[in-house]
Amino acid sequence: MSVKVLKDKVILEHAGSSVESTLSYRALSSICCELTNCSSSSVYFYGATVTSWNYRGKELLFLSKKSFLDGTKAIRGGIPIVFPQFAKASDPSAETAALPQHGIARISNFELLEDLTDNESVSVKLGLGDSQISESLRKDWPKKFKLIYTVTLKDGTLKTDLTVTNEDSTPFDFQALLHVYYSVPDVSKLSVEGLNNISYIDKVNNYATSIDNDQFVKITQSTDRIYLNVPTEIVKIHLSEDLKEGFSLQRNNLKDIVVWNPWIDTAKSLPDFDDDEYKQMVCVEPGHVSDYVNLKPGESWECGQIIEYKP
Ligand SMILES: O=P(O)(O)OC[C@H]1O[C@H](O)[C@H](O)[C@@H](O)[C@@H]1O
Repeated sequence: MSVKVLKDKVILEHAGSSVESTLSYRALSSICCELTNCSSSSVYFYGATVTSWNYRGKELLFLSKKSFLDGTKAIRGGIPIVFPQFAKASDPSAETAALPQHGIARISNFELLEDLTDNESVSVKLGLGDSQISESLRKDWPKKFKLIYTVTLKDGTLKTDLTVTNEDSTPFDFQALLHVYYSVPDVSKLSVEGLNNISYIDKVNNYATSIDNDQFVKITQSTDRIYLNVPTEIVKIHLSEDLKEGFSLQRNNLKDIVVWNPWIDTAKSLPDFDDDEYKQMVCVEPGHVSDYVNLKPGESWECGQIIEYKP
């Protein structure tokens, strides 16, 4: 178990030997994990974005080959953090209305606070406060806040936890979401289980509210849905039609779930996404986005997710 601190990221290693190179980290990590049966994960300081979760040589998170990784644009893939606004605020009078799409966290540099490793897991804690964000973002959302983000890697499990603290003298409103991009061998074989009979806002159908009773959500076209107040304890993402390989998602205090795949036309319009990559990914994003959390001065709010991989 180890935590390696590089210039732009931290690398978590769950058993096995360590990986030194930054440039070809994903390729080297994959070989290394295959040889040693280990898991590894890397977390950029930029956005505290987890960009890789490698399980015994298999990469489980999608990262676009066209993603910017130089801090000039949010990372396209992995797990960007959305805070304090999901998408653009629809209400122009919202406190977060001036912020760019998906807010501040994914485009700000976090700092490493500590690494915590025990016999079973390896973990890092990163922090972001208002004094660390750019002048213009501070102008757009002039609140004093602290985010603490903890990424924990165990064998077959990735856990990410976010704590938001209001360090201001007045209450503020926010939304939060963990924008997970799963790597998928073939999106046409994918299904998401646990979202049937739950109302969703269909962003590709004029934000109409819909409901499906199919046991599995299949991705066959541009998909952008906000499932509201999802009661399901464990949401499953099946990677194959025999339902053997996949992920189980458990949420803490994140009531909504967004399911997104840009499909071909949107993929073509995104400068940091390759035209065909929509076939290799799906986003299943637990969040609190259908309304705002109102946080009083001095108070903290916690949320998180545990993703378990079943080979
Ligand atoms: O392109 P981005 O700003 O990273 O957003 C990517 C996507 O994020 C979420 O899944 C939203 O529901 C989508 O509407 C959005 O297109």
